[in-house]
Amino acid sequence: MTTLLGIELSGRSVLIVGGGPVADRRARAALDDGARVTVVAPELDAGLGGLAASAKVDWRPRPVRPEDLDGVWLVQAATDSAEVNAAVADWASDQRVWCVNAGNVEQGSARTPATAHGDDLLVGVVSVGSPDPRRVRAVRDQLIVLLRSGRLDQRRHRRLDGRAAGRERLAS
Ligand SMILES: C[C@@]1(CC(=O)O)c2cc3[nH]c(cc4nc(cc5[nH]c(cc(n2)[C@H]1CCC(=O)O)[C@@](C)(CC(=O)O)[C@@H]5CCC(=O)O)C(CC(=O)O)=C4CCC(=O)O)c(CCC(=O)O)c3CC(=O)O
Ligand SMILES: NC(=O)C1=CN([C@@H]2O[C@H](COP(=O)(O)OP(=O)(O)OC[C@H]3O[C@@H](n4cnc5c(N)ncnc54)[C@H](O)[C@@H]3O)[C@@H](O)[C@H]2O)C=CC1
Repeated sequence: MTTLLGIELSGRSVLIVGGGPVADRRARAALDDGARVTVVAPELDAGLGGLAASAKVDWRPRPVRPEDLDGVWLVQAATDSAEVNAAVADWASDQRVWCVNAGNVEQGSARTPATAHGDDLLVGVVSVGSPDPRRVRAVRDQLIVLLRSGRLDQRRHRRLDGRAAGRERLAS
């Protein structure tokens, strides 16, 4: 069964396997989250090539190997080979590393939500069971409209430092 968890990637190693547009999207998302990103792929498309040239990601220019997962918290298997993606998912499982298999959700242990930022809240949508990316994206797009409509009560119940405010009412 799928669950949602807000995980902290800042300063943690994320491995991206593949150099195409899906790998590029995942690499940029991981960088936005503050992760240390390594990309392994024999060749990179222009987008990831730019990130490698500017040293934003560390590029290993070769096919993926099991030891690439050493010390990694999360791996994105995003090659165009179902066999390679499945092998990465197997290695990840052996090493207890969370793995998104971009080509086959059943073989991975995590899936990527469509997300929306509302002020300092993050809302994520994933399918439970059978994947349907365009559906989760459509639901996310409607949530953005709702979040920005001003119709949702988003008042804080705690101080900005996250400590409980006791009996004090912050937003009355
Ligand atoms: C299971 C999952 C695994 C994972 O996490 O990667 C997965 C899997 C697959 N996606 C495929 C295709 C497409 N995915 C998108 C887009 C998104 N896909 C995303 C998530 C997920 N996609 C995961 C869970 C989804 C869920 O919970 O239901 C989003 C939300 C997040 C993100 O990727 O960042 C992002 C929108 C975010 C945004 O807009 O912000 C588009 C549209 C486009 O690209 O414009 C297409 C083409 C149209 C189509 O096919 O619908 C294929 C077939 C590939 C093939 O045919 O070869 C598979 C493989 C399979 O079905 O298993
Ligand atoms: N989850 C999602 O949102 C989506 C997922 N997909 C899936 O994502 C996968 C990748 O899609 P694209 O980026 O369009 O692919 P692509 O064909 O553009 O790129 C594939 C990349 O994998 C690399 N590669 C091949 N063998 C490798 C190996 N042994 N080790 C390391 N790298 C290797 C290639 O060098 C290339 O850079 C496909 O499985 C596709 O089905 C496709 C669209 C959306």
